[in-house]
Amino acid sequence: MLEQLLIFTRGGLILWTCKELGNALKGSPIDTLIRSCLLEERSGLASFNYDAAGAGYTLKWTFHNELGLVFVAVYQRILHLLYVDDLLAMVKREFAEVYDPKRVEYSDFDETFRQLRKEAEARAEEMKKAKQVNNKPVNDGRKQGQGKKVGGFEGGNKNKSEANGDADDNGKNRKLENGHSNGNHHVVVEGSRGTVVTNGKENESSNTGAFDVSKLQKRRGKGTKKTDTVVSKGSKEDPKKKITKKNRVWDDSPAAPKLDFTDPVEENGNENVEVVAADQGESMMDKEEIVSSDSESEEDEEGKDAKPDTKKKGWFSSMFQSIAGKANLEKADLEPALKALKDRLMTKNVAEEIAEKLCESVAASLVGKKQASFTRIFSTVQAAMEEALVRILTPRRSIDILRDVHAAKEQRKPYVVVFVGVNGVGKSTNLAKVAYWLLQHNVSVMMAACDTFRSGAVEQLRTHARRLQIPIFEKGYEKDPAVVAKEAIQEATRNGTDVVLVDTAGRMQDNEPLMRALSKLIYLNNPDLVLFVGEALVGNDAVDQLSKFNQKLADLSTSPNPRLIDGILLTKFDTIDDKVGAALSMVYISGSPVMFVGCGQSYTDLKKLNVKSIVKTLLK
Ligand SMILES: Nc1nc2c(ncn2[C@@H]2O[C@H](COP(=O)(O)OP(=O)(O)OP(=O)(O)O)[C@@H](O)[C@H]2O)c(=O)[nH]1
Repeated sequence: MLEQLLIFTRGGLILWTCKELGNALKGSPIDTLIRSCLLEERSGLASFNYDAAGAGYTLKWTFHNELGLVFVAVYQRILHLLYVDDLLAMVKREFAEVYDPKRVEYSDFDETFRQLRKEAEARAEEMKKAKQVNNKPVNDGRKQGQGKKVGGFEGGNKNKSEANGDADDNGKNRKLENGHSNGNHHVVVEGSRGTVVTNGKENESSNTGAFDVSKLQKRRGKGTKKTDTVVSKGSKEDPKKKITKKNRVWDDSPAAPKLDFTDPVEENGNENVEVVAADQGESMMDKEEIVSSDSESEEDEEGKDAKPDTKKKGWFSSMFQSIAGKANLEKADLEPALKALKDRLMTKNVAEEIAEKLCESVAASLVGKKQASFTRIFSTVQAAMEEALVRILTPRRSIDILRDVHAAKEQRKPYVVVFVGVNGVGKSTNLAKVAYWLLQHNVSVMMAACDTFRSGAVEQLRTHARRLQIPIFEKGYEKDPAVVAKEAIQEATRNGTDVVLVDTAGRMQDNEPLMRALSKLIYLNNPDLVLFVGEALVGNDAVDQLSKFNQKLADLSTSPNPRLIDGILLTKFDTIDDKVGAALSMVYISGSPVMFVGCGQSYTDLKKLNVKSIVKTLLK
């Protein structure tokens, strides 16, 4: 089975991987391929075997030079998949059609790939069947790839040349129609009567996959030893190519030294590569200049501020250096990914301003940073964003209320919590939930009815108190809430109640008289916790609410050290599906942690925020 197929740019940005196939590759075959093969100018190999971590993978690849794209297929070596080269060529062709340098997401390619894979598998299957059928009557070693069976060779060559055209078009894009693709399919079937032809075809096209680098390597043009037997077979089948090879002139050409990119020591160790390259035949040579000029222009492009030793490297060396940790990330590299993340955060109800600021911050943390390894930029940005979100949402100080309650108790003081927020967000209801939670922890509680403004508020709280069977301190309406709270705390101190929960009137953040009253209540009573109750439903308004509450508490306080909001109780979490952005917006804007989450209308519907799951949801 195919283990994975990846499409990435020369900059190391993985544009697409097959989700269906999953991400569970053993070890790091792609890293190893790049470091041990492509960076080492061994791209001309037919394939690369990866055996670390007990993997047993074979990797095959092809390049789209003009677009700067690399296509790599990974499969279990034991399976001898026949369709991989075919599939890679088709994927390259189809992906080139949809590729846009500004895009980072290609999930729409999933379906195309599924289709291409089916086609390639079907072709391979037919090829296998045809082979079986043809082998029966013929059963003749000569006909199994000795080159006399013209149809077989025509088919094989035709297929190869199309694969070549496809693989090495360098963006000159010899587009094959869909129908043509099917035609090609028949040619392959006809041309694959013998196993050797099939093998030859397979390996030739895999070399074709690494076409351009092979040509570079061929320019080294020295070795002729063959250790890759399958490739040797392929080369034997086409004597014409050998004739052409004899006419090579590039060994002495002035361009040759320029293209000899590897260290002499390494070159000695790379005989196989040279052999494979030399065996590519004339079609390789035809394109040599294109590759040379490509490589030069690439180097020119990249080499403006490159060091001299970098310039000496080949196209693929410089190409993959960026992946292998030599390239610094630039803002422009990050922008598409940041934009995608910003949009994603906003769809989760994160206030736009916060999403924007977060992206700026993530960009600042990444610009100039080296890519540590072969990593998709989107993943790098997402990982940085994930870290930032976890950092933001993780409380910077202890929010262990029970421990603080016990500490206050030891000082013979009640622990006082004031619930504040705009109208109707669920202050009273969630105050009652907190009371219930404290009761569950054997903490004695008293409610203080300090919403002396809205009619019905005292009765509402009384109902909760009665249900929960806890005392309530109330003085009716039109009393100064700050004074009512003070008296409640005095009462709790007298009778040894552990916690006083102070309900306050809902108020709009711009209502200055009510904000002044709240500031007074807080200043006069110096509560242990000022809890902002906010709805999880809010989007951009979350920022306005919280920033103004804090601003007013600071501006309107008579204290030189005004108390601000200490924590957040996020209500109606049960109604928001995955739009959990308010949690982030509120924490970001206030710097205060989410201490409780209300997720229903019963007393038990109070939870702690799970930072990991919120972050996961935000980035999903
Ligand atoms: N679904 C859901 N509804 C909630 C939640 N918390 C509160 N509510 C509902 O929200 C409505 C308003 O709740 P209240 O507790 O009266 O809100 P308040 O903030 O005290 O209201 P004011 O005193 O007018 O400011 C009620 O119908 C509650 O049942 C919650 O977590 N989930």
